Amino acid sequence: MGQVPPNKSTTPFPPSPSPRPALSIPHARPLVSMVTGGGRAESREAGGCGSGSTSTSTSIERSRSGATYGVLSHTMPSSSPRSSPARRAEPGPSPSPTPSCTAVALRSLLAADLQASRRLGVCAGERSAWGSARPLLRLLEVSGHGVPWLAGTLYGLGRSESPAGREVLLNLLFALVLDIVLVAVVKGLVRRRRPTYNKMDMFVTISVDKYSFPSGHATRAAMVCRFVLHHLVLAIPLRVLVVLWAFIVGLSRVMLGRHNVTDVVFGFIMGYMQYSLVKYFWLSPLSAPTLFAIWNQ
Ligand SMILES: CC(C)=CCC/C(C)=C/CC/C(C)=C/COP(=O)(O)O
Repeated sequence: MGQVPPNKSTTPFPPSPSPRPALSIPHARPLVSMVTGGGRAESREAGGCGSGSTSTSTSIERSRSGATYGVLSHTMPSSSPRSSPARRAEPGPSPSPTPSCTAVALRSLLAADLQASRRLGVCAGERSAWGSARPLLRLLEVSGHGVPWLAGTLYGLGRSESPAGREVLLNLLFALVLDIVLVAVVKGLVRRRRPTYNKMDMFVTISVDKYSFPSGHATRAAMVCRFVLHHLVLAIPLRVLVVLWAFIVGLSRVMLGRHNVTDVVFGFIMGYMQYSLVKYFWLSPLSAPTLFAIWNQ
């Protein structure tokens, strides 16, 4: 029944396997809590997020394949065997500390995230509900990938004959490299696993790409979108297309089962802010004369 691979991460994201079901319901499937490091997500407090006479548990239910897809909540009266003196006297692990309201809210958000992501992952496999659209979404995946963007920018730089064009392309190159570095750093720190139903058949990945938070496609799409809108003079329909492209690239990450919704939402925010960084450190013949001198040789 639903064994989940062990979780080594110390981050709040990946749920860990519970050594025993959180609830003892006959015929119930195993329940795995959102608490980092395993155990129950349980709140026992007077006022605040819990209540004095009851204990509230929030648990994520896992399917046989190990994928998290549901949330169960239950309320137990204080007279339940678990809180009886005899039970308390038993030797065993010390009770987990009372989680704060923020922790409970975060857990609920993550549970909703997992559930929504699973529902939206309609192209996660060939045999998924919208499996026939998978090739199209994989094309979108390539359109937001780092390799074509880096290759295209380098090619443009090599061909560009106008100083203004070169300046914009050099900054785009800087933006793309900055994006890869920042995403790798955050992925390496957070180490959130990709959804269990994701097929690792992605176009060119680097080591940290086994992690999913944030979506590198979403950061790149948002950053490039802002960059293009600021530096290219485009007719309104084209500007709308650029924004749509960025949005669809992000959505397609969830539909392909590559990411959870929060990976993409955070990716969009991070990409948006990355462009602000690029604008702040804009490379120009004035701010980086040596770089431009080398390039112009
Ligand atoms: C020069 C150099 C280090 C190029 C690396 C380009 C590269 C392989 C970027 C990674 C792109 C990628 C697979 C990002 C993952 O996107 P997610 O949306 O799945 O996070």
